[in-house]
Amino acid sequence: MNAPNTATAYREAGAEALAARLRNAWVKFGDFTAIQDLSLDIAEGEFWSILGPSGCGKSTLLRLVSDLIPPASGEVSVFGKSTEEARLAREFAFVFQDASLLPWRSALKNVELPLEVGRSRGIKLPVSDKTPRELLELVGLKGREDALPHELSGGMRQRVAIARALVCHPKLLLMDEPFGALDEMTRDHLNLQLLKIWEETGATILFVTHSIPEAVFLGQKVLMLQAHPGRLRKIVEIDIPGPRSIAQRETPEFIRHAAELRQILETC
Ligand SMILES: Nc1ncnc2c1ncn2[C@@H]1O[C@H](COP(=O)(O)OP(=O)(O)OP(=O)(O)O)[C@@H](O)[C@H]1O
Repeated sequence: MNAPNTATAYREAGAEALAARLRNAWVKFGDFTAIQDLSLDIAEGEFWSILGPSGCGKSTLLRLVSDLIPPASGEVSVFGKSTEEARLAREFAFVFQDASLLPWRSALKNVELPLEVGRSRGIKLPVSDKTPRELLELVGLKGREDALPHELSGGMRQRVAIARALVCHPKLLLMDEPFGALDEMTRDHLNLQLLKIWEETGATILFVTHSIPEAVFLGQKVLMLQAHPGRLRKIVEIDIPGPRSIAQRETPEFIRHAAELRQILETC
């Protein structure tokens, strides 16, 4: 059987494999406990929002999964591999709040950068079945390939960063408040585009946000962490059918979910 290639297909196939698995994971910085005894099963193709008060360990969790920091104890695996093996195999990619583009390279040249770096180091990388140009089109930037970062808006720069993250065909996309600095209209637009990208690529997405509406709108599940020390508060399943539209934010289900999350956050 061919591998399923959309998020829907992954769900239909029952996806036994886990994109990320944590078992009793702890993260410590010296004596300080940033994450306490966290166990999670994140299935392939799922979209998880991550929500919680400042300092509860949201970014630390992404850094743990992406092999930037080791667990003090417990286990973390990504697609059944160690986080280091998954990193070397380019199983995941990161998108941060700041697009971090190279200012002297065009949008297209920024998207091509990971491929160039791989080639120059003689590393055989997984490659998206879309060309860098097609990825820019996927994020709505057709016609802006030659623009330099300073000629693009903040939202456009973030879209270039997303296209760059997709160029090595990551199976897992780790997004740390990627739209946090954008105005509400741009954020809505990028939320819709991200859901389309998720459907088209079949990637698993872990998406950190401070916004309750964004968490509900995007996530199939919302991982709620609480602080001091950072630990699991609750996993909330969002039973709003897809494909999602901005209009669904007015529906009773959406409002009910948002109210539930707000109530939990107030006691985190
Ligand atoms: N390298 C580090 N050294 C020491 N403490 C750290 C380090 N990185 C994070 N921390 C601490 O770990 C805790 C969790 O940090 P983290 O950045 O994961 O929180 P967060 O939930 O992402 O916060 P925010 O919502 O404000 O971005 C914080 O108290 C932070 O100060």
